[in-house]
Amino acid sequence: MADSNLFYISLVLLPLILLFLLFLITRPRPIQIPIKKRHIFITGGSSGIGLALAHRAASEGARVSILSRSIDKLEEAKNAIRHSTGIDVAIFAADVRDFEAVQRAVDEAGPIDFLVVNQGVFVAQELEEQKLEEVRFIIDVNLMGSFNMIKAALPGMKRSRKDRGPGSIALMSSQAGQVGIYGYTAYSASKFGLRGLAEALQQEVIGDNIHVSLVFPPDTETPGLTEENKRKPQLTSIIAASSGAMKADEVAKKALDGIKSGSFTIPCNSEGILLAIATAGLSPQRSYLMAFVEVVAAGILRIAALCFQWNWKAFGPWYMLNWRREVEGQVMSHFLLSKNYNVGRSWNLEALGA
Ligand SMILES: NC(=O)C1=CN([C@@H]2O[C@H](COP(=O)(O)OP(=O)(O)OC[C@H]3O[C@@H](n4cnc5c(N)ncnc54)[C@H](OP(=O)(O)O)[C@@H]3O)[C@@H](O)[C@H]2O)C=CC1
Ligand SMILES: CCCCCCCCCCCCCCCC(=O)[C@@H](N)CO
Repeated sequence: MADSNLFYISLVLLPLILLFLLFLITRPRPIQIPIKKRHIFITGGSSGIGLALAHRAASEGARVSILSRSIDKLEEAKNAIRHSTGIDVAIFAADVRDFEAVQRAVDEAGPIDFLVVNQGVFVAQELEEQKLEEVRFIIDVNLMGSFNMIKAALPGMKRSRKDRGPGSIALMSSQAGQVGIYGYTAYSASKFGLRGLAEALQQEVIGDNIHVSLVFPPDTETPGLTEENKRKPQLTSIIAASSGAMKADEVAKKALDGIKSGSFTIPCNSEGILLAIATAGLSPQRSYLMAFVEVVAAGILRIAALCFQWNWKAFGPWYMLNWRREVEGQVMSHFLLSKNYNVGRSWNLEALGA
């Protein structure tokens, strides 16, 4: 009797002790970064997620600047935001790959409180098919472009912190920046790169009261996604679909809320929360409640992650049998394809060379 009482007491007590311990050790502490009347500078703000963010920030009373290449798209975005909010945003035409152009835009825009590095290009293709030129383009825009942007904005952001309170640098990653996905060698590499940049940068700028965030959206309905879908390996689409799709405005809302609360990791949907917990690694965590979930769920999610390897079939025996074998005139490329589209269940062993 006494034994079972002890059991039940410790069942409650142990989690409470863990919770209290995590409350003591999680750093940095929670904050709120006010956005009203403050300056938010959004790259890739003329389309998709960036445009939705610009809309939201404007309607929450921020001063908004957007930067991208095409002046026509910028003008269009400016008009759309004026139409729906009555507010004028500042527009800057520059390619993030051109440091001088970016620096000029930043200087002209004035002190930045929130920098959202959101521009991005994505072309899904197997590495073997993809031209190196395209790989370089993706890395240049998504990763080097982000360095250019941050290098140009950081000195001014640091200088103005004393007068203007906490600041934020947010980077738009992707769930493909938490887990490598078939067809995304270049894209995933560029987005994983942002994570290393963000983790290191957070340590360098926390003393200046600048808070770094990484946003991890799933597939999001944007002009960019429509374009990407025109030539996307079927497998890439199938795997991405396991995390569903969101609207640009839903992602913008999650992103802005996360940025304002100084969250380092910002997931956007429920699969994203699982991914964030499974890949928490050594990233900062302000919330002791989330830290608790991370600690408690780590083992179970590792098992789930290992099961995903089977599903994505990268290493199972199905892979050995099916991978790119000519089967009854079709190229059998993937277990997922055979499962979802019901091809190749009855393959011809002769064709497999058995
Ligand atoms: N849509 C999705 O499924 C997902 C998107 N993401 C990420 O979200 C971000 C935004 O994506 P999304 O809204 O879909 O993209 P869109 O293609 O709809 O918009 C991209 C924006 O970036 C700008 N841009 C592109 N290249 C450059 C450049 N070299 N210099 C400056 N600006 C540039 C574009 O304007 P212009 O062409 O005129 O330069 C445009 O404003 C990207 O980083 C993307 O990787 C993450 C997960 C999912
Ligand atoms: C252990 C728990 C696992 C939880 C489920 C994992 C599901 C992973 C799906 C990843 C989807 C990646 C979409 C990238 C979208 C994107 O960035 C492109 N559209 C280009 O913009």
